[in-house]
Amino acid sequence: MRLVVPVSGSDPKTRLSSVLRPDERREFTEAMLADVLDALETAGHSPRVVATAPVACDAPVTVDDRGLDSLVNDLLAETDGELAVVMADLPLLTADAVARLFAPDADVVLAPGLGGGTNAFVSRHPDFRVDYHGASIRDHRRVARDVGAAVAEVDSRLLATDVDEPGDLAEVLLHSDGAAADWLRDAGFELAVDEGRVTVDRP
Ligand SMILES: Nc1nc2c(ncn2[C@@H]2O[C@H](COP(=O)(O)OP(=O)(O)OP(=O)(O)O)[C@@H](O)[C@H]2O)c(=O)[nH]1
Ligand SMILES: C[C@H](OP(=O)(O)O)C(=O)O
Repeated sequence: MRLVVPVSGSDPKTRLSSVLRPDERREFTEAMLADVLDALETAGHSPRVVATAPVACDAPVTVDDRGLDSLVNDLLAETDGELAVVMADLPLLTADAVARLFAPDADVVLAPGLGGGTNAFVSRHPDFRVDYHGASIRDHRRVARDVGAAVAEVDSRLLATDVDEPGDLAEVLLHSDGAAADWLRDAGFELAVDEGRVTVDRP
């Protein structure tokens, strides 16, 4: 089984530009990556990182500037057997959530992300392919159906919570004590709870 974690190391998390400088976005990306790798390795897996530019982490890294769809579809085409792809921006991920991704006996297992993305998948079908971005979970359900794959989905908040927008940072401080949460606290971020609204402040 091949398990790959793709990372945009070049100019990551541009949707966080309003709250993080470019160097901070790279550091935060590496902190989230550390949390993802920790969960995968604790679950007994040996992930490989494929990054568009060098990133610091405790796993083997291949630098490859292919776009996400090209990279993952090439991996699918060349993998004989099971391929899993887990995104690098899932700081709430735990070993138990990882186990749930691999548990279903299906040709394709999809982990939907908040906002309609696809935060992780496992493919055991030779013809499954990806089409990321733009509510990709809908595309991946369709592709799996069109190739006749038996599909399962994992309903997991810990797998579904990817950090894209500034509003997502509150989830990290609310629910994690990992590297990404530590990085945010060290950078001066704190939760701001105002009646029903929970946001983050950086005084
Ligand atoms: N290897 C590789 N990984 C990518 C690429 N684009 C995105 N990723 C990774 O795929 C995951 C989901 O992508 P996004 O949420 O769009 O991440 P991003 O591109 O850093 O964020 P934005 O700049 O805000 O779109 C993240 O873990 C990214 O690091 C790519 O072209 N190549
Ligand atoms: C890669 C992409 O991430 P998003 O832009 O949805 O966070 C997706 O999951 O399709």
